[in-house]
Amino acid sequence: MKIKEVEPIVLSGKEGGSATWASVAILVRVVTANGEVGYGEAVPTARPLQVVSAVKQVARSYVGREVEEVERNSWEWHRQDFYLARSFESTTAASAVDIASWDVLGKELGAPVHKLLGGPFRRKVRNYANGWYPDCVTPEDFASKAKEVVRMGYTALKFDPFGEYYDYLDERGLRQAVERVRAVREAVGDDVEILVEHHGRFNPNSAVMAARALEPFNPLFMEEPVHPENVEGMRKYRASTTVRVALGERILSLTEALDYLSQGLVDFLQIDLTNVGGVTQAVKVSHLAEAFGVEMAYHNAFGPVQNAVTLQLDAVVPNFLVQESFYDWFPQWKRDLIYDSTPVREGHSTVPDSPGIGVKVNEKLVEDLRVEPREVEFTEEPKWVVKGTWRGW
Ligand SMILES: O=C(O)C(=O)C[C@H](O)[C@H](O)CO
Ligand SMILES: [Mg+2]
Repeated sequence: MKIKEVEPIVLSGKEGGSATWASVAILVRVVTANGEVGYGEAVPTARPLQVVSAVKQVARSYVGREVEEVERNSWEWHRQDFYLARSFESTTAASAVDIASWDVLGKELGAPVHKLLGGPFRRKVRNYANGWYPDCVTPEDFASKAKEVVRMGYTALKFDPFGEYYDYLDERGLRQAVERVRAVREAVGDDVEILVEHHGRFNPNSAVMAARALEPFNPLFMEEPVHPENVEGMRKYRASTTVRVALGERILSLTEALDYLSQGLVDFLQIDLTNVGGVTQAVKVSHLAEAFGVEMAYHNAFGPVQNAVTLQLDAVVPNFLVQESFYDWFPQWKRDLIYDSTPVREGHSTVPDSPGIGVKVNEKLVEDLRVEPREVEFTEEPKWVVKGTWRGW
């Protein structure tokens, strides 16, 4: 069926999220000539204005094409765009249109995306909690919030213990990170997994110092320890540490994923369906990772459409580790957007069997929450951290 319309829709509710990026969502709606509607989602954090205009540009390649031809349509955009894998805006826009196309495809065939990909390997997906620690600064702050997360049934949680440090960690910064992680480990006990987020912000020497200081607390993995473009730095980190590494949320293509996999730089791959090329490319990367013995732990920090389609991938890949979830820390309007149909229970999500990405989008709420995209205001605390954590004590 031909694609008639591709529309970016920026949403924001009165209630903010646990981070600036979490207070906005960028949906993409695809409508076909016979009126079928599918939804995708793009990355809201960086340059929302440019992302919205990139969706409008991508639309010019997709409108008029057969929505079912997801691979061909993805290839056609790659042929036209010339800079695709070097442009975050272009890849997140193309990713969102691809996700919406798979949503339409599933609805047309009356099947959830996981069935289109070979059927479920699992129907329940283990989640780790993120977004649970706004305004946490002291070790006590982190410990008390971590206990709440465990009481909710989660058996794994991620947090960034590095406060306001960037590039370089001094002794104070290292000590504060150690005290925060120690407090969380003591609060949750040895059976709950701790995942250490670095947000890709340290030079290799500081990242190595952090690995050696935090390894005694047995983190499941160290996420993005060095700047993501610093492949040499990752080599140095791997040669100097014995911790497990997770990265990938900022990988924009299959070939970029191969760079990390072929050099043995990653243990758990965290690609994000909203910027790696949607379902079409994420499936390829996941299969490539399987060949390298690397497990998937998809990045999933934005909205309910991303969360839904990511669960469809979680359901099918054999090499799956654990799924990031902000779901219980979304602003309520994000859960309402999909009729709260993918709740986390005892730290697990049940994979939906409804057609397409498995959830129905509340179209009235979409219209109620629609806003004009605007530039991101820069403050001392960067937009990519959980609010109120960019400081020490
Ligand atoms: O969820 C994660 O792993 C993050 O790193 C959250 C980031 O701040 C977010 O993706 C920024 O867009
Ligand atoms: Mg991250």
